[in-house]
Amino acid sequence: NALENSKQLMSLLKHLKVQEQNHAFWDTQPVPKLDQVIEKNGPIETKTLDDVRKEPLSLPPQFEWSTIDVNDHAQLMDVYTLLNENYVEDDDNMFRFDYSVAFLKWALQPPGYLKQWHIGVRVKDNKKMVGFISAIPATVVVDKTENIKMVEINFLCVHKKLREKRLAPVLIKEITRLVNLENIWQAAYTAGIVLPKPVATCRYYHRSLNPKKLVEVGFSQIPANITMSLLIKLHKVPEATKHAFRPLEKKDVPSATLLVQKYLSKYSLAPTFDEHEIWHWFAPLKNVMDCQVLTDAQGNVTDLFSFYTLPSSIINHPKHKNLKAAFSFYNVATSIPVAELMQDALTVAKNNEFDVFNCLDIFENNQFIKDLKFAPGDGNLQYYLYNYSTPTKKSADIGLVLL
Ligand SMILES: CCCCCCCCCCCCCC(=O)SCCNC(=O)CCNC(=O)[C@H](O)C(C)(C)COP(=O)(O)OP(=O)(O)OC[C@H]1O[C@@H](n2cnc3c(N)ncnc32)[C@H](O)[C@@H]1OP(=O)(O)O
Ligand SMILES: CNCCCN(C)c1ncc(F)c(N2CC(C(=O)NCc3cnc4ccccn34)C2)n1
Repeated sequence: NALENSKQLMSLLKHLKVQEQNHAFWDTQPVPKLDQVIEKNGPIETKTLDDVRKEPLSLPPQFEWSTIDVNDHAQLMDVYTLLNENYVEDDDNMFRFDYSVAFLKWALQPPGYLKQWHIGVRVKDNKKMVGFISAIPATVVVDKTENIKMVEINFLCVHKKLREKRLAPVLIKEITRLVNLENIWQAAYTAGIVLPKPVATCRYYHRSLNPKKLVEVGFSQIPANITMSLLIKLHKVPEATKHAFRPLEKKDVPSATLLVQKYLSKYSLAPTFDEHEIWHWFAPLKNVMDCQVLTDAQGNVTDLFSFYTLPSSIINHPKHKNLKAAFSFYNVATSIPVAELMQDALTVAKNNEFDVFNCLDIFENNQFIKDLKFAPGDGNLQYYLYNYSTPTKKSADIGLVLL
């Protein structure tokens, strides 16, 4: 048990290292400390509009703030290019997310969006975009009781050449200021890194749909002593769905809204969606959003699956330039088992040329992850709330998906 002891020692040291970290920026923010134990729910600080700075945070002299109008194609292209070249990569720098232009427009313009919450940083001389952060409005329910008007923060990005110059805290403080000016004091966000203080730590799972390509690009390894042809056979999915799924239509929105609302109310961290939001987030949109439903004899939606399209650039690969990934969004099964719902989602994804289908271990996803041959990924996704204390949640308590 020497091995056991050393393992325990290693995990203790890791834990201490995390505790030891000093967060020069985050320790000044209304978020719980990493070693804080939280008993009850509530805002961490309360401020009024009088406390909010009226003028923008100051940037280093060579940069300027630039509110991005995502209806202006040139400005939207600037955001696309900044993220395509500088956004999230895996730990081995083999892949980088390639959120599409259509995806970004969809993600940034839900009902009630504000264009002043799409914040860019440009170099004064040549107007090159070197930084971005966004907020969109959302109502989030915490522990099934508190309905909180919040924002969801996403697409924080600083150009690779300007990293570790403390620009991120300036972007975060500026978006906080502009959200506070609208009398909103809480936010939800996710990240692949540990910060003060995760509400939940979730894991990614991947279901190979094109195992040959995934092995070729290094996304997955071929397991020892099995051949590629056997690997392909093991990952075959039915060519047709088992159930009569069809794309969501506008006429489905009233019943789909009731179905999704009822389902999400079971979770300890979940959004509420009104009919406008349901149509925005779930309306099928090519290369962005797939959503299919089953209905009963009265035409009411009884089952729904949805996934979003998030390709990754494959960095410096001779043969493959992109990985086409589907990310599970919101899924509700009431007339069929959830494993059959998701099996049909895999079939639709495979038929649409996706290479991999990703999901987190949130919702009741653990009920199908094994049976449908998902494999655990190397990435964790940490969920956070800004200016709101709540006891840590298990992944299965989470009912919120950020893009
Ligand atoms: C009420 C309204 C409130 C609204 C705001 C709510 C909060 C929103 C919070 C944002 C939610 C974003 C959600 C998403 O979009 S998650 C995706 C984030 N984007 C990427 O990972 C893309 C690639 N990376 C980059 O572009 C840069 O590395 C970024 C911009 C991420 C950091 O730039 P850089 O590497 O050049 O570092 P720095 O010297 O400027 O700054 C260092 C400080 O920044 C802290 N840091 C590093 N990464 C993150 C991160 N992902 N969330 C929060 N904080 C982060 C770090 O702990 C340190 O603080 P402290 O440890 O010393 O204290
Ligand atoms: C704020 N928004 C959070 C969502 C951003 N999302 C989707 C994200 N944040 C951190 C991750 F760890 C992650 N993972 C999906 C899993 C995965 O697919 N890993 C292999 C891989 C393929 N391509 C890439 C690109 C970047 C990172 C890993 N990649 C890990 N996803």
